[in-house]
Amino acid sequence: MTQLSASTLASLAPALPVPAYDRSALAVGIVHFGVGGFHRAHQAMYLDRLMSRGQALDWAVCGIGVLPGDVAMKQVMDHQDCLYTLVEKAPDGSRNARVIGSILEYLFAPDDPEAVIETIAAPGVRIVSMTVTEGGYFIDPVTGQVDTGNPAFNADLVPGAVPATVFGMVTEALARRRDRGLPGLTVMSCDNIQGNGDTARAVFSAFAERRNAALADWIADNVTFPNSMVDRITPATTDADRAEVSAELGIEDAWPVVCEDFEQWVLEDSFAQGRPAWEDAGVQLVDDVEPYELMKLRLLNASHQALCYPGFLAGYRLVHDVCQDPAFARYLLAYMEQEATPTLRPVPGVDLDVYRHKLISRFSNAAVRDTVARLCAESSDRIPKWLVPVIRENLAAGRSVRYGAAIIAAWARYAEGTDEAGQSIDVVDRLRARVMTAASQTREDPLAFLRQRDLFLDLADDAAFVDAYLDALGVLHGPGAKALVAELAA
Ligand SMILES: NC(=O)c1ccc[n+]([C@@H]2O[C@H](COP(=O)([O-])OP(=O)(O)OC[C@H]3O[C@@H](n4cnc5c(N)ncnc54)[C@H](O)[C@@H]3O)[C@@H](O)[C@H]2O)c1
Ligand SMILES: O=P(O)(O)OC[C@@H](O)[C@@H](O)[C@H](O)[C@H](O)CO
Repeated sequence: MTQLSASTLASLAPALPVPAYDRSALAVGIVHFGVGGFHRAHQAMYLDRLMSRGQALDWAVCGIGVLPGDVAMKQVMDHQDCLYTLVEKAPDGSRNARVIGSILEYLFAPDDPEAVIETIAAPGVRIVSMTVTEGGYFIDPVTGQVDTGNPAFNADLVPGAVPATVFGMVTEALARRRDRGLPGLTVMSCDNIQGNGDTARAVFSAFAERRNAALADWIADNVTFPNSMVDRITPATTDADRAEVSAELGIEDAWPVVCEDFEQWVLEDSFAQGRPAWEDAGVQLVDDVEPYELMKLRLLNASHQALCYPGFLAGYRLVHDVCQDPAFARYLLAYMEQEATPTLRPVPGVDLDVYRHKLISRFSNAAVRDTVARLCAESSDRIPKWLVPVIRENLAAGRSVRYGAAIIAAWARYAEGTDEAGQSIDVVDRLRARVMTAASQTREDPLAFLRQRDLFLDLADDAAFVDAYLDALGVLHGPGAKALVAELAA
């Protein structure tokens, strides 16, 4: 067994593809916040692909961990010289593994925020990218407005405070760049948020305005915020993944990444200080990302929400098991066709029917072993962003909201905290206590869950929506989730 590190790389090849480029000649050009599974399966993989062709050698990544839990990633990255194994798994069971070398450094911000700020302020850094989850943006999930009352946001605005958030650290670095006569840079959000670049711009602007109006003006003139659509299903790494990498590849890797073989990245070409030649690695550079974002968030991510709550209640724990149930597959296709697709704009070069069916086949990929629990987490950050807009658009146009109402009812039933076999559910949500309390009231007061107006706005006042919601909740409280899915699949 070989421990993965820079000194053992050569011994792993050719059995396992490893970086053939000279990592000691790389220079950091990108600082990335939120080095989780997705960044390592997606952006870092695209960069590694370019580096393997001799390109983008001055665009290596310095990863940053901000939350206390990121100390685990820091330890692994230090131990493995930031190297890790990426295992892409196809539905037919075939797999493609290689060692990724595009991340060059990793800093744990709580240990040394000053080092993070100075790294971003360095002249060679031209992009700050981020995958800090939908909840990481200080944005009210329903109104889309910046939540300027957030304590962490305000703590970073206290004069003399050492910044602890992404927004505080990057803004301080931008202030130093301005004061040193250095150019601005690009802030590239890669989170699953519609208008992710616009959202990042709104939060940075709100933060900078409160700090210093002249700095806010400088940021407006010198920093760009491209929107993007990012796609690759990447479950959290499990011990079984570690054991498989060790048994099949003969290496000790404390944090490999396993993902599907599909990849997509559609990106607005708006970079303040240049960019890697992403297009040479398969990225689609476009003028308007919105049609792609809407397609992905409302078909893929909202379908994940559609499948996870009834799937979990019915006893499924793996996503492919849910999607290999023909009734669930028909229900998902019906949601996509009847309620999501009418809200989309034409998507250049995409046949939406092919896209929808491809999603069912991606969800059915048994090799990836994506968990239903992963999709059920942080619903309060997901449903308002991905599904509520679809429902509201359909209501405004007088179209059906039967599926949208059923998905919210299934979340309510899930948040009651026990599945249909009586097993308790670990509800993972930043609003856990409140959503569980509201859900527990629905048997006596069926609209209790829906009256959480910060999540659902005025849906509780809409008669058409309420009718569909109560119908679905009644089935969930009676014959159960499979009966509801069968009804909606018919
Ligand atoms: N996993 C996927 O299939 C997938 C696919 C497309 C897009 N994404 C996007 O990437 C995001 C991350 O997914 P992942 O699978 O890498 O998750 P992950 O849990 O592996 O990593 C998330 C990272 O974000 C950091 N983070 C969370 N909240 C933060 C905050 N408030 N401030 C700073 N850092 C914060 C965490 O510390 C961690 O490093 C998703 O939320 C989504 O927006 C994920
Ligand atoms: O990671 P999140 O929180 O954005 O959402 C959960 C999943 O829907 C998501 O991770 C998908 O797997 C991903 O968006 C596929 O590209």
